[in-house]
Amino acid sequence: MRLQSAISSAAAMQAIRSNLSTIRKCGRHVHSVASNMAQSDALKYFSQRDAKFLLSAVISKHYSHLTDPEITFAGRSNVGKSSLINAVLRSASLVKTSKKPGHTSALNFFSLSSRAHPKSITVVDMPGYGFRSHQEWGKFIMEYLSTRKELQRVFMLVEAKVGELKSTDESFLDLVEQYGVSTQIVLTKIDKLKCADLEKISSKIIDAATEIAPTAVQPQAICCSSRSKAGIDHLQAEILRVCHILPTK
Ligand SMILES: Nc1nc2c(ncn2[C@@H]2O[C@H](COP(=O)(O)OP(=O)(O)OP(=O)(O)O)[C@@H](O)[C@H]2O)c(=O)[nH]1
Ligand SMILES: [Mg+2]
Repeated sequence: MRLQSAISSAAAMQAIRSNLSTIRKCGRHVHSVASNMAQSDALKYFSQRDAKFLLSAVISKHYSHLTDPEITFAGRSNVGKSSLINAVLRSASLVKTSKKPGHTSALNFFSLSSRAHPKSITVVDMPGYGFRSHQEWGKFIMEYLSTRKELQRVFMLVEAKVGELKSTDESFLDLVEQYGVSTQIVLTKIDKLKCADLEKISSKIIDAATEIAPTAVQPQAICCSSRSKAGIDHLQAEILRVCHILPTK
């Protein structure tokens, strides 16, 4: 369905220009490349968005009534999940962030809707793995990953500067492969890194992740910075695609 045009085309063109410049600077293949049209539609959706906190869940009964298409942000503690959700939702503080690892301890559900489209999306912030014990983190999250029918994709965050998968990332990839959950790697905090290094790191991490989870992992990483906002438009377009608000490529 076409989105209604309610924002100026100048703003859309500006977004496309900034996207093209990010691609030129940081290497085309590291991004999930959205067509210019998809990105301008995504910009319209997000510029008219409404984002709300829904609930914190510690058992599945808390979220089972939510039926919109859902995406989830996962990753080690402190990798930047909550900050990235704020950047995607264009919110300064809807999701609580912290310098201290282990800040998010439940599954936090947010609703994303837009005046530009009738469909809403549920966005989930997952507690970080690698801080609390696997057992403490594990049971509830495993139940979520293995049973959540609404889940369209997990965005698995890896801090770009770390440059490799840690053992907790590998365990998480084992889980998504086992449960058949479509998963896309997102390299975070790319403002801390030189662009030339980013291409190498991205290929290395995608290769390692694909080896562990060949059917679950998408072949392209998305590179983002919540601080500089680089790559956020790509991630937004991808979210709309996996939730069937924009056509898939
Ligand atoms: N330089 C830089 N710092 C970032 C970026 N994103 C997040 N941070 C910082 O990283 C720290 C952790 O961010 P959070 O978003 O709370 O991380 P989290 O993954 O949600 O952490 P937990 O909830 O503890 O698992 C905070 O100090 C943020 O300011 C980024 O893009 N660039
Ligand atoms: Mg958090």
